[in-house]
Amino acid sequence: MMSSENRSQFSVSCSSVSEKARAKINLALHVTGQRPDGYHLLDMLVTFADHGDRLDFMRSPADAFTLSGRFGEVLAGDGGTNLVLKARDLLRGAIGPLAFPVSIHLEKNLPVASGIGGGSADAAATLRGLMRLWGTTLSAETLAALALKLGADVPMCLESRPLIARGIGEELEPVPELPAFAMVLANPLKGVSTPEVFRRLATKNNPALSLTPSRPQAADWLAAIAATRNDLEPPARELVPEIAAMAAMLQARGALLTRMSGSGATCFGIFASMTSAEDAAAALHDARSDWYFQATETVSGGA
Ligand SMILES: C[C@](O)(CO)[C@H](O)COP(=O)(O)OP(=O)(O)OC[C@H]1O[C@@H](n2ccc(N)nc2=O)[C@H](O)[C@@H]1O
Ligand SMILES: Nc1ncnc2c1ncn2[C@@H]1O[C@H](COP(=O)(O)OP(=O)(O)OP(=O)(O)O)[C@@H](O)[C@H]1O
Repeated sequence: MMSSENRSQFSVSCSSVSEKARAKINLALHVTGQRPDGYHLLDMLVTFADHGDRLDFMRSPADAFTLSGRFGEVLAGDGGTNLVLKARDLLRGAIGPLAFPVSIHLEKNLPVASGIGGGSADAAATLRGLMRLWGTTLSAETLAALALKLGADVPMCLESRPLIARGIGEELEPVPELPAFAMVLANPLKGVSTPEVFRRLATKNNPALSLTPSRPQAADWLAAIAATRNDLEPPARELVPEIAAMAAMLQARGALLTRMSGSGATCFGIFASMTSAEDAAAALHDARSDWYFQATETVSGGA
């Protein structure tokens, strides 16, 4: 039985759907406090990349889950703990018996435990994809609560557009003025534990983000972002010395701004154009073929 508080609405379901799970980029992340349950209060400017994972959902006689992609192998032996399966089960619990068995394929292109929210983006894409496949929509509040249960980054990944996020990531405000950026993502393929980085924070009551999100030009936004921080970068740099090396490599290749995303270790460099970002990513790959470098454009707020 569907509970009335879920207020599901059913429409025509399809036999297969695909969803993109875009990498999440924390352009700024200020830690402004801590809740009694230990979670940290954050003030963030977030955007999303064109690059990401891909999920395919298909009606099937029984539930199934398969993986491919550069980083699929990393998650292959996780014994059913994948966030995609958690998202499937949570959504099925909310909508009831009309949620027929489904085969899900995850093409894992994003490095795991890397600060760009790959697992959260996959969970959000699963919620979006299965709502389409099962032909249902939940009320905005029910869906937001479900997403937050899966992780602090999942509500913003559901939106996958430029946002200011506050609280632990559940208070979302769109930033339609944010332009697209040409970007290179860099990761040394060393996973970072998010709780461990938070534990190492020296100060937890830093000033809130001060941005005026009405600046029309990319250069103005760059200057505004340069005046902000990622407060998780100093503790992450203690854990992963390669972060300093990656930031220096991105700068040497012409990045206008470099910073770490989330709890790391992925760093991003913003470039003047996609051509310069692609050239930089190719040169960086030649220098360190054992690391991950990806040129990508971020989505614009007006898109
Ligand atoms: C750092 C960010 O990536 C910024 O976007 C996110 O806040 C992390 O989001 P996430 O990976 O979805 O995190 P969760 O899976 O919800 O939390 C993992 C762990 O990180 C710590 N954590 C996370 C978020 C937060 N605001 N404060 C915390 O202290 C908690 O120990 C938590 O148990
Ligand atoms: N689909 C998935 N993709 C990636 N990691 C997953 C997935 N499902 C479960 N996980 C687990 O979740 C943990 C965090 O992985 P994820 O790649 O989302 O981290 P992250 O990029 O640091 O996220 P965030 O930026 O939200 O902190 C890993 O330890 C991983 O084993």
